[in-house]
Amino acid sequence: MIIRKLFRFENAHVVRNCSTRRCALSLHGHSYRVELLLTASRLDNAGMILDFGLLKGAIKELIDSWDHAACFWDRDDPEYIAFIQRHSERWVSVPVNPSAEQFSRVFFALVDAVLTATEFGNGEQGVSLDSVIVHETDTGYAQCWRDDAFSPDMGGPIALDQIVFSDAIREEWSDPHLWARVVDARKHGTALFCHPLPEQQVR
Ligand SMILES: Nc1nc2c(c(=O)[nH]1)N=C([C@H](O)[C@H](O)COP(=O)(O)OP(=O)(O)OP(=O)(O)O)CN2
Repeated sequence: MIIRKLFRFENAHVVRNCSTRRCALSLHGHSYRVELLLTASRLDNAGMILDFGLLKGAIKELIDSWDHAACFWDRDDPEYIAFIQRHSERWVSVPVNPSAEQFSRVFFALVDAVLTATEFGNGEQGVSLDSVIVHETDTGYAQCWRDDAFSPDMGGPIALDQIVFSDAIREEWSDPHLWARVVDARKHGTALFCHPLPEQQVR
């Protein structure tokens, strides 16, 4: 079975080397919608794959980091990067050209890192991220499955430690070191988040 949770944010970018001139050479924005599709073959104590509410902690906070921000490829022209950093306090630097396709790979890697660093305590079993859909417009989206997220033909695994959030974004997090901790947990295979059983259970 698959469950789906939708997140939204507004973000600006330029997608270099793109065939469309408007897209390649002009800063422009999109109202993004990101769908997370999670799969499991068993249900938890509440008859769920995973409580939607549990996706509204670190995962929501990290996806919301893209909201009202400018995103740039870290290999873009240094003058352009410096301009964005000077004039927009919310920015995200990514190690890939920020197309819908690469965004779907970035969000797959990001969400997968949080989920694998989370211990669930309500009988959830074998929950995994099936795919991530990034809608750039009402008419265009990209969907990333696990193979795509790590595919050498698409640039290899996303280097999580090369996703950089500006200070203004990090200051809004419940923990300003949230992303560094997720990256570290991913690297060492350690648990970072824990969702214990609710205190009041219906027996
Ligand atoms: N495969 C992709 N194609 C394009 C991407 C992309 O990420 N992946 N991105 C762009 C631009 O960012 C562009 O702003 C969006 O393109 P498009 O869908 O053509 O946008 P419109 O607003 O013109 O959409 P309509 O609904 O067709 O009016 C370009 N291509």
